Amino acid sequence: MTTVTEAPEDATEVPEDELDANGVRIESASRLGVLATLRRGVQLSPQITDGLWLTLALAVLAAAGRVVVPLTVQRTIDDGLLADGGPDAGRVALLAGLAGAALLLAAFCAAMVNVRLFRSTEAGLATLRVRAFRHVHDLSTLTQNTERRGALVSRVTNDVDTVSLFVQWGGIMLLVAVLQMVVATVLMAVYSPILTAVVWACFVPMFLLIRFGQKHVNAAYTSVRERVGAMLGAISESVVGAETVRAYGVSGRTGRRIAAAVEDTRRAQARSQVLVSAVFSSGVLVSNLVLAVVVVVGAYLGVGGSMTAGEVVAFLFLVQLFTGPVQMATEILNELQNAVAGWRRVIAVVETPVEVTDAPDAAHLSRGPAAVSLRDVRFAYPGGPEVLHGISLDLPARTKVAVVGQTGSGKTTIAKLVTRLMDPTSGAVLLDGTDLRRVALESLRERVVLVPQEGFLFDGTVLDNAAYGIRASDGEEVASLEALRESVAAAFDELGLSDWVADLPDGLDTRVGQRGEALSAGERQLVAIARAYLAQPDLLVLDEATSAVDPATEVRIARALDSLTSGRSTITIAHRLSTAEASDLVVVVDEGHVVELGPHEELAAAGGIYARMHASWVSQTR
Ligand SMILES: Nc1ncnc2c1ncn2[C@@H]1O[C@H](COP(=O)(O)OP(=O)(O)OP(=O)(O)O)[C@@H](O)[C@H]1O
Repeated sequence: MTTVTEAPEDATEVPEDELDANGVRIESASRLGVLATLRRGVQLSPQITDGLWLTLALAVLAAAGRVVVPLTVQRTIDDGLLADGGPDAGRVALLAGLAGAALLLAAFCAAMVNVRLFRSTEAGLATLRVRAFRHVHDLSTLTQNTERRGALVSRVTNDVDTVSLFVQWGGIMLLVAVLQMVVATVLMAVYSPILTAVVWACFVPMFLLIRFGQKHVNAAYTSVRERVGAMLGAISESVVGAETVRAYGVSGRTGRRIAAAVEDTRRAQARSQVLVSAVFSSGVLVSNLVLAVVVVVGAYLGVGGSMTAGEVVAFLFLVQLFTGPVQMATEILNELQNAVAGWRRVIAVVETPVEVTDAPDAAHLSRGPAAVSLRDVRFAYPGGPEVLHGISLDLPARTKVAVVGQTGSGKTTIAKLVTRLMDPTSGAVLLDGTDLRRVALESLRERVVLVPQEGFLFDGTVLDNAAYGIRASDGEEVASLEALRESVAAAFDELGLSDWVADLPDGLDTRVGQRGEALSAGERQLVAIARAYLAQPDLLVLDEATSAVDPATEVRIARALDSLTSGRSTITIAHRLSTAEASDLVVVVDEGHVVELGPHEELAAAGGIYARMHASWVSQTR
């Protein structure tokens, strides 16, 4: 039996800095300030600012168009209807035409602003979504399962949506609203400083009232979002687990749980709508009160001779132009808060450093037999204890290696390190003598392929799924559909699976359903094996499937695996000792240590852990 070089006794607690170096988690939100968040947000979605100046100019024109109306109304009344020599019909018609044209122009500009904002925002946010998803794919946290995948998906979809609401109209409207209020105030002051002071005196409490109400509305909306999340969670869980629900006859209980979640959501929605109506109505009430006060004070001033009739009417229009944006601005401020929160969550994803990256001097390794070595490899999952305690191994090229050990001993972790889905906390994994961290990822993925226990199948055909294994190498055009079909058919043939394919309802074009659910577990493995075969790797890392399959499929899988592994370096995480028996070298892992290493016969005769495992397996199965 070969003696295993063991690193010094393990330290179960991993130093903090090492953990940081290896186990970066995605923060729940970035800690940037509001302005920095907006700046970074625009940087990540540069299209948002495309043609912004023109959009802004159009928005200003739209606001100006609205301001023209009160001015023309005042002139119409004072110089047209109440003209010294009696009503001047020509002048009234001219001014009315002018007001109409201004309104049309304003409407056109407002529509253009909407279209332009919609286009640039959608383009910008699409860039952000794509970027965030790409980034998520590169994060080894996915491999380490430290982040809930559903939550990540929500960050790149829902959170981006909260941003889009604000960016689409909020930002510019806020500016236009403020502008409209300033211009309205100036014009009102020109007509009557006293009335303007009255309006402002009423406006300040109105603003405070709306702001106060909106805070409650916000809290109500947050609670609605939480309830909706809980409701969707309960529903999707019961749909995914429908079989278990039926099998255990708990559909009544599950139904009651969902009904309660739905009722909770309904109540929260109703509560928020009551609040929204109250805030909205009080806003309308206060602005009507302001109008009434203006009418009374205006009439008094008019009688006193300090304001003309036209000025009083124009003033009333201006008050509406003034109070409208107050309500809008408070709403937009809320959306700004939501958008910043959404942006922070997306930025946190995008800024999570990718740990497994190409080194600047990364090398392309030449193809050929692949030898693997582990040098004092230690590993801890983020925030967890060390699970591999200084493993050193030399696995010669073209050897079939079986890694065996109790559940939780660290076998899969070794497989993830050898395929560089993650990097060791300390120590090194070498491929043909080169540290994996110095190997270009492209070259590594070409040479090393991991076949997980449950090969993931995408919704598509058997052909599509197997063809995932085919890569277009540098400069080479992606193979034509016909060539692709031929290669895939040849692969199934060489793996001895063409009769299986022929028996499928549509042969290679049989649809596998979501996650391959239209196929049996064994059939999914066959497709995964064909996919790995098409990738033609030098080193195969196989996590042996544990699910039981029918004897005919079992034979097919064994035959296909034989063809797949023949002439290749293979590391198999063996859950069946028959695999260990058939391999050249057995590695026994126990609690994160390699405790035995050698050919099956030697270890079986050595009287150690492996011998005991083997004896107990033999007594159960033979
Ligand atoms: N994503 C993870 N986050 C935290 N700890 C993990 C994670 N994955 C595995 N571990 C821990 O690491 C240790 C080794 O796990 P690993 O999956 O490598 O064992 P294994 O030997 O492959 O087990 P099995 O035979 O059941 O697949 C276990 O203690 C496990 O709890």
